[in-house]
Amino acid sequence: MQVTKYPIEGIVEITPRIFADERGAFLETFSAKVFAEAGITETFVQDNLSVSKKGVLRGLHFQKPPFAQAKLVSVTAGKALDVAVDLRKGSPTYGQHVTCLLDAEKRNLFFIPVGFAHGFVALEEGTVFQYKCSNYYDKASEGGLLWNDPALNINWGIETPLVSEKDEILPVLEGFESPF
Ligand SMILES: Cc1cn([C@H]2C[C@H](O)[C@@H](COP(=O)(O)OP(=O)(O)O[C@H]3O[C@@H](C)C(=O)[C@@H](O)[C@H]3O)O2)c(=O)[nH]c1=O
Repeated sequence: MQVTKYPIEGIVEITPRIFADERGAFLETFSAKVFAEAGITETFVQDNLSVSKKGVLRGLHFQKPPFAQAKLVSVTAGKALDVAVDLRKGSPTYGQHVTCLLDAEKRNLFFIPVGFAHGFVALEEGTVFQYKCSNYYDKASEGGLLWNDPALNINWGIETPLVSEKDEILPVLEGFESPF
C-alpha cells in the first residue's frame, strides 16, 4: 500500500497493492489498522455507490455539523476526477482545492476529512463511484458550492458536464459562511 500526502493538510491518497495471478486479482479495499497508520482514524457508518454517465459532474457537496462527513472515495469501474475544496475556517489553504484521478484499474482511494466540499466528474461511461462516510445522510444538513465558481478555479477538464438542477444553483465562495 502506498500512501501519498497532498499539499492540503489531512488529504491522503492510498494506492493498494494488487496481487495479480492467472485467476485475476486480489486486493484489500479497507483495513482499519492499515488505514489508521495512514492517518485515517474515522469510524465509517455508511457506504454509498453511484453510477454515472461519462461527463456527469456531482458536487460540490458537504453536510453541515453535527452531520459532517469524512469520505473515503474510490472508483470500481471507469475513471473519475475527484475534487476536494478546503472550507475549514482559519485553514491556511481555505478555498483551495486538490484533485485526484480515481481509476478502477489502480483501485486508488482518496480520503477527504470533515471540512471539505467534495465533487467529481465521471470520465468514462458507467463510472461506478463507491465511498465510505463517517456520518449518516441527513437531507436537512446538505450544503454545497457551485462547481464552476471562478473563485475556486477548478479545472474539471470538461466544458459542459451534466449537472443536477440542485447543483446548478449552489452558492459561490464569495459571501459564503463556512459551517466548519
Ligand atoms: C447522498 C445521499 C443521497 N440520497 C438520495 C437523495 C436523492 O433522492 C438521491 C440522489 O442524491 P444526490 O443528488 O444528492 O446524489 P449525489 O449528487 O451523488 O450526492 C453525492 O455527491 C457526492 C459528490 C458526494 O460527495 C456525496 O456526499 C453526495 O453528496 O439519493 C440518499 O438517500 N442518501 C445519501 O447519502
